[in-house]
Amino acid sequence: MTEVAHAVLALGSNLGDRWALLRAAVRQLDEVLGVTACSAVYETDPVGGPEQDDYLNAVVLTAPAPPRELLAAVRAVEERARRTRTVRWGPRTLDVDVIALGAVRSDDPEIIIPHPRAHLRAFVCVPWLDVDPEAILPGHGRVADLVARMAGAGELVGLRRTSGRLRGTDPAGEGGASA
Ligand SMILES: Nc1ncnc2c1ncn2[C@@H]1O[C@H](COP(=O)(O)OP(=O)(O)OP(=O)(O)O)[C@@H](O)[C@H]1O
Ligand SMILES: Nc1nc2c(c(=O)[nH]1)N=C(CO)CN2
Repeated sequence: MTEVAHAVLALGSNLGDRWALLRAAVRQLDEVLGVTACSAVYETDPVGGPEQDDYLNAVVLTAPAPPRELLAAVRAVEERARRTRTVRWGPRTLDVDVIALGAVRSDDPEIIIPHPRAHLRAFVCVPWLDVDPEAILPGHGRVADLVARMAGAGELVGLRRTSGRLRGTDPAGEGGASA
């Protein structure tokens, strides 16, 4: 794994105390994998699924790890958020997806890397650019180009960048004081 700089994980929450859930997830991911960067937090209109509340979305970079270890880490964090999954693309306390791992590809259905829908999701690509402006999504090219195309297609209107921060050491914004 030495040639891989980092793993890219996308976080989303639209049920319960979204800020607390995301902050707890970042703390836990930091303990297990080591979080090296956190994007801004975006409030986003739900994409797909049933009618549901707006999400908070963010992207973090962690130290690289084998795909199965990344999957175990994200599942453990989701489990601690007592995630319930009843409806596909339906509301959830916490969703953590593995988006990319450098040029590594995994076709294991339990952990597909790169994430097969990442290139379609402004709520993934926009925060990813915050933490890595030069990011490449294998098979789809520069994330900056994907975001430019999304902007041209009017797909960024459902994203609102907040001033809140995910880590305790960062200044608290509209998300309130950090734990
Ligand atoms: N890159 C990946 N990151 C996270 N889970 C993945 C990945 N690839 C495959 N999976 C598998 O997908 C399964 C379903 O994941 P989940 O319920 O989070 O999907 P979803 O969030 O509803 O939809 P989407 O996959 O479109 O984000 C998980 O059990 C997991 O094993
Ligand atoms: N805005 C937004 N919409 C979604 C999200 C999400 O994280 N944010 N996650 C989904 C399933 O992974 C489905 N739809």
